[in-house]
Parts: sequence; C-alpha cells; structure tokens
Amino acid sequence: MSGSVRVKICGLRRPADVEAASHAGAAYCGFVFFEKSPRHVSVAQARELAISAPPGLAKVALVVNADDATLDEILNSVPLDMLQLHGTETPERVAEVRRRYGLPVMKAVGIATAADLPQLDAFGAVADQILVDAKPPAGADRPGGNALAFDWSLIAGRRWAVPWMLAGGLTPDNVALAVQKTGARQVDVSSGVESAPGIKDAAKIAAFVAAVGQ
Ligand SMILES: O=C(O)c1ccccc1NCC(=O)[C@H](O)[C@H](O)COP(=O)(O)O
Repeated sequence: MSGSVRVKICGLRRPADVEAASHAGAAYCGFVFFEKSPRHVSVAQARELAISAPPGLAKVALVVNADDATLDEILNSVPLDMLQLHGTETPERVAEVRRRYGLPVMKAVGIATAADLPQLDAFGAVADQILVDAKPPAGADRPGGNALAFDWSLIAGRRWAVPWMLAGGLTPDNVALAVQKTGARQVDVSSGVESAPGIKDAAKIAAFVAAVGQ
C-alpha cells in the first residue's frame, strides 16, 4: 500500500497494466484519449480495461479539449469514476462538464513559473480536484506525459480549496522527495513507470508505489 499518499498510474493500455496498478496498491488508473499519444486507447479498449479494474481502483478518462459528442461516446461505453481535462479547457467548460455528466472532474494545470500559479486558484474554485503538472516544453506534441518535472518549490506549502495531485516527471527514484518537498497527498505518474513510451512496466509501477509509501 502507499501509506496515506494516493497514487494514480496514468496511460494504461493493457489489462496487465490495470492488474499491475491494482496489485501495487494504486488508488486510480488513467486512460488517455488523445490520438497523438503513444498511450492513446480507443473507446473499446478503454471499456475492456475499465471492466477489468477491481473495486477500489478508480477509473479516470483523460481527454484534451473534448467536445460533448466525444465525451458522450466515451461515457456511454466506459464505466468511469472521474474525468481528467488536460487541455486548454476554461473554468466555464470545467463547470459545464461537471454539470452535464455528474462525474467528478479533475483539471490539469501546467506549471513552469510562478506566473502559472493563479490558474490553480481559478480551477480550484470549479473543479473537484486539480492536477498540478509540468507545463509541456515548447513544441511538445502533447500537453502532458512528457516526463518533465517542474520546480516543486513553487508550490511548497500551498493549498487549494479542493484535493490536488502532483504530476510531471515523477519516478520511483524522485517521488519520495517530491512528496516531502510539496506535501502532496496524491501523485500521478506515466512516463516514470514505463520501459518505453506507452509500455508500462509492472516492476516500475510496484517500485513507484513502494517508494511513495516510504
Ligand atoms: O500521457 C500522455 O501521452 C498524455 C497525452 C495528452 C495529455 C496528457 C497526457 N498525459 C498526462 C499524464 O499522464 C500525467 O497526468 C502527467 O502529465 C504526468 O506525466 P509524466 O510526466 O509522463 O509522468
């Protein structure tokens, strides 16, 4: 188990990944609906993965600027516990998605400098959770999952109105320090538990969750 710090393993693509996340003691698993990502899953794949998830492992759909038709298609097929909005969605859109689907919504906010921090307050006022992630590097072809950490001292000691998760470049080797420096009670990882982009590694997942619990 991960002590009192909850872990989300994002970008799962195979039933064995779901099993590995659950076995390690993760609290959440994430499915990426973004075609340019090496972690992209179809609605049919996500349905199979979600159905295989045991009770206690919350299933999160990660979408990027998804319209209602896309969300309808996902939610009509895939049993989910949370939506993660990882694009340039506005606070108004976050509120609209919460109202329309009745599921908790986590909004990802990219951080690079102190100038990005007010976004956390803005989304903390409308979302159920916020994901405090690294801002993607210039020219990146995806808005997250870039194995990039931000300066954790920017958020040390800060708190928001809703629960939050730390993400961005976390690995089994640095996650304990990240938790210590930021006070995070939830962490999210994708690249740091892979053997290659899009290929989750069960041993790294287990090592990550164990490192969080130390
Ligand atoms: O993982 C992707 O490919 C991805 C694509 C589009 C939007 C978000 C994406 N990933 C987000 C995450 O998996 C994490 O929530 C977060 O960004 C941390 O990723 P990493 O630095 O790889 O651990």
